[in-house]
Amino acid sequence: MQKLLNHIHSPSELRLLKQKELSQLAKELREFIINIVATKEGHLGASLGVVELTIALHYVFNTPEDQLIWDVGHQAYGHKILTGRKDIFHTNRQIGGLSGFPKRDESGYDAFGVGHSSTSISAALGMAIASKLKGDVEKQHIAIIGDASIASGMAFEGLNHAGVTDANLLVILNDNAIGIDPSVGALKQYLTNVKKGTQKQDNIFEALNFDYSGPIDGHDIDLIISELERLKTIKGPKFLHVITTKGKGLKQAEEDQVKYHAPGKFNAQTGDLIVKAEILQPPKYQDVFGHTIVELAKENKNIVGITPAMPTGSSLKYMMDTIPDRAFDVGIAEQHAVTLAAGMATQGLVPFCNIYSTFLQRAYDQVIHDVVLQKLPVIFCLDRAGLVGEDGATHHGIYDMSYLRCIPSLIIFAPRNEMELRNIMYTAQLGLGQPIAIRYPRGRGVTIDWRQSFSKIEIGKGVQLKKGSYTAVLSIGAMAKNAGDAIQKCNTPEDIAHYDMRFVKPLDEVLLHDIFKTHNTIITIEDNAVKGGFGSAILEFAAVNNYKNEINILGVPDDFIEHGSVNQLHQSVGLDADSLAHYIDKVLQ
Ligand SMILES: Cc1ncc(C[n+]2csc(CCOP(=O)(O)OP(=O)(O)O)c2C)c(N)n1
Ligand SMILES: CC(=O)[C@@H](O)[C@H](O)COP(=O)(O)O
Ligand SMILES: [Mg+2]
Repeated sequence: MQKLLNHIHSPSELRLLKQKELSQLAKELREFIINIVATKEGHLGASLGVVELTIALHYVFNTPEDQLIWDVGHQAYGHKILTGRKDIFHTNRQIGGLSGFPKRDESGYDAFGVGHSSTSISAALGMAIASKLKGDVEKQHIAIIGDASIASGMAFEGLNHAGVTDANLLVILNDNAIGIDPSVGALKQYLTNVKKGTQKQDNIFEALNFDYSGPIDGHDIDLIISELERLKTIKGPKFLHVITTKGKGLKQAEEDQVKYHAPGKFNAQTGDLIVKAEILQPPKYQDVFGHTIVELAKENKNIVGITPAMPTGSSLKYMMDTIPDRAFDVGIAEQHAVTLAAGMATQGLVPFCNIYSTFLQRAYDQVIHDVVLQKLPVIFCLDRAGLVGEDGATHHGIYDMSYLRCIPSLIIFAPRNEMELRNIMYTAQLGLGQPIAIRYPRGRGVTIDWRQSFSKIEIGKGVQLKKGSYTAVLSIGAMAKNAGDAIQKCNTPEDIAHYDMRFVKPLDEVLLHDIFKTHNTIITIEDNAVKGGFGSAILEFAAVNNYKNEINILGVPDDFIEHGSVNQLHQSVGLDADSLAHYIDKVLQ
């Protein structure tokens, strides 16, 4: 029974509780999170780990006037539940429901929109400086950041600036010694030494002019409250180091923190994962990448693999397990990952730099300045391209074709299936003399028997998948499946040709001339933003070559797309097979 939680609809109601009741509230809040995430899915371990911290923060500070900025925001479920969203929390990450991350237009308690990591210190500092300029001396500004996120360059930039201000800023480091995968790097070692009491050098945060306290037990609610009360009275930049256990309160989540970061469905009573019946399915693109790089790296000793903090998600973990000296998890450091790859390429190594499409946005300048401008043959593998589903607007990989296409001499390829991914990886490591970006989606491909022998792909060559006389459908990447299914559903499939253009850059101009000369209408299909992507490339080709064919561009509309399952989102933007068939039929009328 949720006897306390049931009566809390806002932090002001929470503040009416006696302090001795808060441990009971923590127990209820944990149960509530577990019960909902067990069936609705989402991020689990991080929120379970900060239950006491969340309650203490809202108990001590005057939220929403005082501003809490949760870094990444995947740990903010307790915050959402305590700030008026308990009754709709079951809609978390579902289409039309709550976002999985704090969002300014969802609640006044969400001081800053998040999703990508390491922004909290800069945002909180910005707010603190603004308060000072406005003469608001009472307002508190609190960034809560994890041990993996604070190791990112952007967090250091924020600390570096904050340390020379007198801004009223509190940075709380929630140190659970893990990100999604185990935290890495020298800072992690430093934090471990601080915890063990074996740290010999100066305190890094004190050296940066922060008033440092801790480490304290982040599950001791009374201790956190008394420390926050004390810090509230101190002006200037402060740093509180809190030690927590990711997954706290659910045995399996504490024991297998990687799996229970976002475990999918599980039994809320036992904590056991709900394992789906084994059926033969096509593999995930991620696993095709992970197994293929191992296969190639065994033959080609120059191959190295790089991931910024996503070894499990990207499946680079397979290479880290089998060839550890050539596979690098560099932490949440996308900019570093790209320039590290560039440096390795100057020395003749063959770097596969695997970054989620959405997170490569962080390293745009490094792609241009450090890699492409110098023609360094880095092989970018852009995972999670397209609409990713329940993570929503912050995580969709729908801009890469637009933001990469304008960079001179960068090859851009999108595989339509597993073999195409394998073959382009094989082709790239043979040596292209220039960089390439390979973009593929989250989740399963289309081919069960995918481990076929390698063959070389000719750069800049598209393929015809189906003949047709009137309309040519040009798809790119995994959208070939939706496009092909759509054509089969159309009233007159025989009128429709289907081409997989494969390369967004360089375009197969020979094939395009043929297509434009032999078809009246052209329809392009992509799971990138409709502005500036593959379809735009085709429009440019037509304009430059003075073709007057009717051209219809289908892609993700010029709007931010929220969360939902990938299928639901494809339906909502007209990229599922039924909507595409309906569209093509109308064009053919
Ligand atoms: C720029 C960026 N890169 C990668 C990610 C993916 N990501 C989300 S949470 C996370 C780990 C965060 O670890 P930590 O900060 O320690 O928080 P914890 O999950 O342990 O609470 C990562 C790598 C991201 N959200 N943003
Ligand atoms: C919060 C965050 O950024 C990650 O946990 C992200 O949700 C991972 O996405 P995948 O599940 O696609 O690996
Ligand atoms: Mg952590």
